[in-house]
Amino acid sequence: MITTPMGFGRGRGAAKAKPSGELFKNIDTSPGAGQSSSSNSGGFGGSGNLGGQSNGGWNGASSSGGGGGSFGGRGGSDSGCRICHEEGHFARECPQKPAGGGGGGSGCRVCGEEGHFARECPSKGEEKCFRCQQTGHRVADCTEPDNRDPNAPGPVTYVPTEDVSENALFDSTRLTAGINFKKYKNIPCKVTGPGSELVKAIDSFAQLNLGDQLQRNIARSGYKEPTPVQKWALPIICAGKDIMACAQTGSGKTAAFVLPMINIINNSGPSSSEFSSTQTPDAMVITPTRELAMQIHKETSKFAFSTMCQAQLAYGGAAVMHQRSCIRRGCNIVIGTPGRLKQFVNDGTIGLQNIKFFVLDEADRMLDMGFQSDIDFFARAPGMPDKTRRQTLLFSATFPEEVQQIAKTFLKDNYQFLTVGIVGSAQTDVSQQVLEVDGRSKTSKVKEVLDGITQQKGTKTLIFVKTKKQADFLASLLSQEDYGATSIHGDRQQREREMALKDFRTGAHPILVATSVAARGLDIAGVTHVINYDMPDEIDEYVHRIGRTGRAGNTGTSISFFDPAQNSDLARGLVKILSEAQQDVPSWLEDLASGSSAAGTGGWNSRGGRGFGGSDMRDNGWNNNNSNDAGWNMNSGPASDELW
Ligand SMILES: Nc1ncnc2c1ncn2[C@@H]1O[C@H](COP(=O)(O)OP(=O)(O)OP(=O)(O)O)[C@@H](O)[C@H]1O
Repeated sequence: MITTPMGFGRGRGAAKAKPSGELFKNIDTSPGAGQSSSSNSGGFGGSGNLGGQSNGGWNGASSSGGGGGSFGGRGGSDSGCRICHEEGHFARECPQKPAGGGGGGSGCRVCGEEGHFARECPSKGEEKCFRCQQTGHRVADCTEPDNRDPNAPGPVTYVPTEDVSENALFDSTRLTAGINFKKYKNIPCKVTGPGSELVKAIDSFAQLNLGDQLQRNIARSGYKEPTPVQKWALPIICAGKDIMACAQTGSGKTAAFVLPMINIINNSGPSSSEFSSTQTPDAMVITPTRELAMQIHKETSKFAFSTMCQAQLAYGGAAVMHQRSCIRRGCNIVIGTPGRLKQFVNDGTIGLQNIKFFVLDEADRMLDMGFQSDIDFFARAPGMPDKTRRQTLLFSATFPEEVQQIAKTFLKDNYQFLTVGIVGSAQTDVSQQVLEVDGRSKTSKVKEVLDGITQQKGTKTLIFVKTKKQADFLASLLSQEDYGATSIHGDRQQREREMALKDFRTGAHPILVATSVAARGLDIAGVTHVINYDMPDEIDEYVHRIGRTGRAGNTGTSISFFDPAQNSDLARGLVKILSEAQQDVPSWLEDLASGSSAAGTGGWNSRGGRGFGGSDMRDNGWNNNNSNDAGWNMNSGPASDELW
């Protein structure tokens, strides 16, 4: 069994960097001590093992501490129900449970979810028997045989404690523009597509007539002037056009699509009414990960603060009922991951008939093989306006041509292709180092590198590994050696994922070991270093990973362990990315790149056109009449008030 760092961190309430390793050393990791296990990540009753091992789902429902502890805490070898001491069920299902709940769990007695009492439950009056799921009786009176699979995962009951208060939204610990922010002005931009010659960039947010409250919220967010992607994308979207926008990581793409949506929704009057069982939002934003959905939700709620526009969330791993009741309170912009969004469309919680904006953040990821069928689902879902009757907005730092081909089918023919800098290139504010490290030396090397990093004060390091197991393993190992580490990956419960991220954000754990789940979009203040312990399979993924540092004009460092035996396919792509960002290219890597066959090049031949992300595939020559070259020609005149 691999002991996850979350087990000790949460169970003891530890929140210190180095000392957490101390705690880890002292904790009793024997079965029954209540730590979580990497293989024990199912939902309620997921492991079916009640014998004192932590079951995350159970803890999730019964202890605000999460992780380990609470189940084991009720008595080591006692594997039965806490109330009647019989095996085979949990306390909350116990036939002997006194009426009125109080079983000790923090979940509601009616629906089992956290975050409210039974008297406030939206499902009150529809109480279902836990065994047969019929209303009108309780499990104690059920006459049906108990055919439930004891190993089946139970319902997700976790209700995240997202703080969207005014103070939290305009949090002073947020990421602020860094010393190189002003340099953004020099980044060349280009718009292509029919009518693009008419697009005029804005110089200030005020030029957009965004309305007083939205303007105030922008100012309170510390945005003094728009970034290049905002300068060009905002007028394009406000003019009603579809867009495919490619700009470097950390360059402000979120506000580029969120601000015009809020403005247009506020101006036209939101379509969805409060307290309706089916909400018909004006906008749907789809992201590849839950944490990114939450982040965009927070950003949207911040900009929409005190306006008519309300944003709601829909992502997996958190209680359905909770999200549904939030959505029913009013939802103009729904932000989420494909699975839960689909569920809400299918069960009628969300109707798509009023969608004006269909947004894919990390669009190249959303349109690759993994998610494409989900996106197809939404585009063809009953009621969804076809592409000529909605605006489709696609944003990413990378846009391979093959993805553009697919994207085209979702966009109007006259969509605008916006590129900021070289398409698909890395952020130049990240100093990139590539070290030749073979597989066996990685562990000692990472400690050596971390020793150097942690000598500096206030660092935060994100370490990427290939597998979920490895993430747990490395985080545990580092914790044991007094590096304050935690982990995030797809096998962790949502509560644990969010806690790991929170601990990393606050610096309680200054090292986060992650799979690629954390590669895209996450905007965490103060990430100084990214380590690629394992290289990603794709060069585009490398660009996104290292982009977790060096954001909004701040500087950062990436250190990549390149194992020639494993990663030679990436050599040419990496050399290109390093060169484009004016970074030193190690001679051994250059040799490897020039020697590697043209066929097996992850990211070289697979990317057509100019630059790795490809150019606008409608315009590989970069010189047709439908292009607005203002950005490439730095002497071109300033933007006028005229948006179109
Ligand atoms: N005009 C601005 N002025 C100051 N800060 C800004 C501005 N626009 C965005 N930011 C800040 O820059 C950071 C990065 O923005 P954002 O997360 O939108 O980047 P992104 O381009 O979407 O990155 P990624 O490609 O990694 O998803 C955020 O902290 C955001 O608040």
